[in-house]
Amino acid sequence: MLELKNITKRYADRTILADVNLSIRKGEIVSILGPSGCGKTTLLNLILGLTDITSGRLVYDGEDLTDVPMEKRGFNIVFQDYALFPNLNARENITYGLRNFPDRSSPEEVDELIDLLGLRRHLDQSVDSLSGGQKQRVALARTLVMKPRLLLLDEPLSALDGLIKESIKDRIKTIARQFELTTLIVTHDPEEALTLSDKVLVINEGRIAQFASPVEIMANPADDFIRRFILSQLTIKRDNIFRLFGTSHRTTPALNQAPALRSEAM
Ligand SMILES: Nc1ncnc2c1ncn2[C@@H]1O[C@H](COP(=O)(O)OP(=O)(O)OP(=O)(O)O)[C@@H](O)[C@H]1O
Repeated sequence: MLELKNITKRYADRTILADVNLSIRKGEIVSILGPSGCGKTTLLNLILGLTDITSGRLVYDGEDLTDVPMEKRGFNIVFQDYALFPNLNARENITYGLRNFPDRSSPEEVDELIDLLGLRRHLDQSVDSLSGGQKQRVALARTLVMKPRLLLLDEPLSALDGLIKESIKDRIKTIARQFELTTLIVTHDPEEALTLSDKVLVINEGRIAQFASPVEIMANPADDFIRRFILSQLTIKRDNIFRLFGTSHRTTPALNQAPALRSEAM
C-alpha cells in the first residue's frame, strides 16, 4: 500500500500541491488526470523521489520513505520521451540495468517479458530504427526487468495513436495484473484514464478533485469541474466504458445527465 499523507509541495511562495491524502493498494492501476499545470508530474516526481516534499509523509507498506533517496525507494519511471540509449540496440537497452544488478531478473524472466511485450523480432535493431510503439515497449521492458515495486509512467501513450495505443494499454494492464505491480500513470486524456485504470485520481489546481473508479466518476462526478473536464471531453460512448467494467448504466442514473453536460460545455 502506497500512502500519501497530507502532502504539500511549494516552490517559493507558490503552492503546487496542497494537502494531498491518498492510499493506493498493491497491484492497482491508477491514472493521474488533470489539466496542464495542475501538478500531475510534480506528484509523480515526489513519489519517485526526484523532487522534495515540502510537508507531509510518503509511506510504502508501513515504511516512511519521505526522506529516503530515490535509488533506495525501489520505484521506477518510464518517461514520456522513453529516454533510451541511442547507441545500444533494443536488447542492450532492455538489459542495461542488469549490468549492475544481475540477480534482479533471470534470463528466463527477461525472455518472458520480451515475449509479453512482443519484442523478440526487434531485439537486434538499433533503437533509432524502432517505431514509437516499439520504443515504448522497450522502455517498459527495460524498467520491468528491474522489478520495481511501483511503476510510474509519465504520459506513456501520448506519442502513440490508434491500434498501437490500444495494444500498449493492454500490455500495461496484463503486466500490472500478472506481476501485481502498482502502476501510476500520468495522463491528460480522460478517455485513456477511464479505460486503462482501476482508479482515476483527478487533480485540479493542486488539489484532489476526485479519486474513484472510472465507473464511479462517470456515475457520480464529484463536482462541476469533473463534469466539464472529463465527461464533456469523452469521445467514446459512455456505454463502452460501463461495458468494459461490466456495469450497466441502469445502475448509474447520474449518467443520464451527461449529454446535457456535453452540449453545455461546447
Ligand atoms: N522546479 C519548479 N520550479 C517552480 N515551479 C515549478 C517547478 N516544476 C513545476 N513547477 C510548476 O508547478 C506547476 C505544476 O507543474 P506540473 O509539471 O506538475 O504540471 P502537470 O500537471 O504535469 O502539467 P502538464 O500536463 O502540462 O505536464 C506548474 O505551474 C509549473 O510551472
